[in-house]
Amino acid sequence: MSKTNFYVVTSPTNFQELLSADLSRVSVINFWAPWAEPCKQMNEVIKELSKKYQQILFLQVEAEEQADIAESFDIQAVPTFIILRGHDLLDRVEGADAAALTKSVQKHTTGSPYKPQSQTDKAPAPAPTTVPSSLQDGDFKKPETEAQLNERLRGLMNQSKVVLFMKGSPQEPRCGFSRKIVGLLKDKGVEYKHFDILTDESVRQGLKKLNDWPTFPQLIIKGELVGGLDIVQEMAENGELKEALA
Ligand SMILES: N[C@@H](CCC(=O)N[C@@H](CS)C(=O)NCC(=O)O)C(=O)O
Repeated sequence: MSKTNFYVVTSPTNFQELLSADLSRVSVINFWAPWAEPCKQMNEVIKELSKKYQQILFLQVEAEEQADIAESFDIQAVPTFIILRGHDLLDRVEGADAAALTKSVQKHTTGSPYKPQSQTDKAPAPAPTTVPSSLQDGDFKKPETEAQLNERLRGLMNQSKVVLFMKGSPQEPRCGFSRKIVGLLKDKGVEYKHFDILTDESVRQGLKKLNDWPTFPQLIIKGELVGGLDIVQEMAENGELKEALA
């Protein structure tokens, strides 16, 4: 019988041992969470890939249970896939993108020359120094200024009485903190609009600055930030959430 190439990682030591057993081998690390719907589909994709690509090591890492490992790869949401050769980073696929993951696995299995990509040189190729002619005649979209971004953010924060800036959606949260606040708001019967900050990096970074709050979720009531999960949990317990919503 062939040796297995599919493991559930149980600790950082176990992770290191599995990776170090053969440093020339390509590994696909699946950071997932049991409550995340997209992870369920992607776990099936991973199982299929592991059958097809016996030479690749597939490691299942439950992101919240193995927080140290997740942190070492700067995992911001689930699912996220890290592709390594030994300890060298080859690729990173964010979200339930089966096509991108399959393409990456194919790319790193075929006989292409081994080109390790270190954590520091993973930045995309630099943008061309000249603007392509197709973009020179007025259809070149100028980057948003900070003032324009802040105006857009204020618009988003005021789109409804209650707005939740979160990772993923209420139906498919992609971070445990976002999942918990969605549960809390549901329990309390709070109606709200949401914005998935993983879809817009300018909103993600801009809101941190505008609201002087470094993390998500961010709950906005009547256009003002009230806080993240911890604060909202506290407010729900001491009755302040009900007051703020009145
Ligand atoms: N204790 C925080 C936890 C939130 C948190 O740590 N969020 C992190 C991980 S989801 C975050 O948003 N990091 C910044 C980012 O991903 O841009 C709360 O009460 O909301």
